[in-house]
Amino acid sequence: MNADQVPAPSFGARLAAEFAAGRHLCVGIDPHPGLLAEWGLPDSAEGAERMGRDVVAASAGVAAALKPQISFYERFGSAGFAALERVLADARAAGVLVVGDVKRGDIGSTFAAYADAWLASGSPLEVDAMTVAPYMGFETLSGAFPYVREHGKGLFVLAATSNPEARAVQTAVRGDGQTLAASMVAAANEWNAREHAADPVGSVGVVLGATLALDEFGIDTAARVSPALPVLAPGFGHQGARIEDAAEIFGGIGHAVLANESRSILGGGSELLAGRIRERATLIAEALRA
Ligand SMILES: O=c1ccn([C@@H]2O[C@H](COP(=O)(O)O)[C@@H](O)[C@H]2O)c(=O)[nH]1
Repeated sequence: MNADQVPAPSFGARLAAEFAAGRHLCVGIDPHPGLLAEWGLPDSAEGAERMGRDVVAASAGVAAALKPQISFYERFGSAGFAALERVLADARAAGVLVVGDVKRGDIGSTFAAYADAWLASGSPLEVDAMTVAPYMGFETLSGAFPYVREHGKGLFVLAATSNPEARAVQTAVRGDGQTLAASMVAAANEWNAREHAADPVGSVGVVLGATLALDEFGIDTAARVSPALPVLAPGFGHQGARIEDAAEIFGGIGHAVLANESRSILGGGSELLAGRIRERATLIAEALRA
């Protein structure tokens, strides 16, 4: 960066602005074949693009973020990626934060290439934040850290995921007595405190399923940290957690929650989309305000 260039606001600062405006909803873009059929769209890259672009248009100014699930575009190969690129371009133009649900993880040098693909400025697949799988070691994620530190990007590290199969792995206890899930929360908090101490909200967050009893994963929701830990919370709606219960589920860390719903918003056809987004956005805002 040249001396006269203004540094990009951090991802955490951009999230904090969304929260301050009362926006906590993250709308999932998951073009399942069944949902495409309900919308009268073909199960093709074109259908997935139409759904994605309609979700962007209906979410701007209402939702805090969008979360495209990459697998539903990847299944169409290069046509799917081209479709996704146009969805992402719409989101950038609309100014909505995008969390790419890509769940990438690998040895450090390979992971760095994933970070280039999803976080580099001007990349066709550029998003604001990506989900990452840290189970090859938290430090394997370091190829993404320059994007987070200097270019306003964010990460959501899988810690305690919403699927029932996760429990056996993520509640496993390490030599230092921490569960694997809690160790990812601690690593994210340490990174934020070390690198972005002045921000109200960190740029490295965690994925915590809304379907879980978080204390059973060794996660203390009463612990106040600075910067606040951003939490991407899937599991509301179709998976059973109620968005109205968000404050109870997340306790003291609820003020930095991005509550995701995908199928429960997208189901029933495109006519219901805008109303469902507004309804869920209001419910989560009220739940967390209370
Ligand atoms: O722990 C996790 C991590 C990611 N997901 C993803 O979120 C959405 C949830 O979709 P719903 O239709 O609201 O159930 C989906 O893309 C998952 O892959 C998750 O569910 N749990």
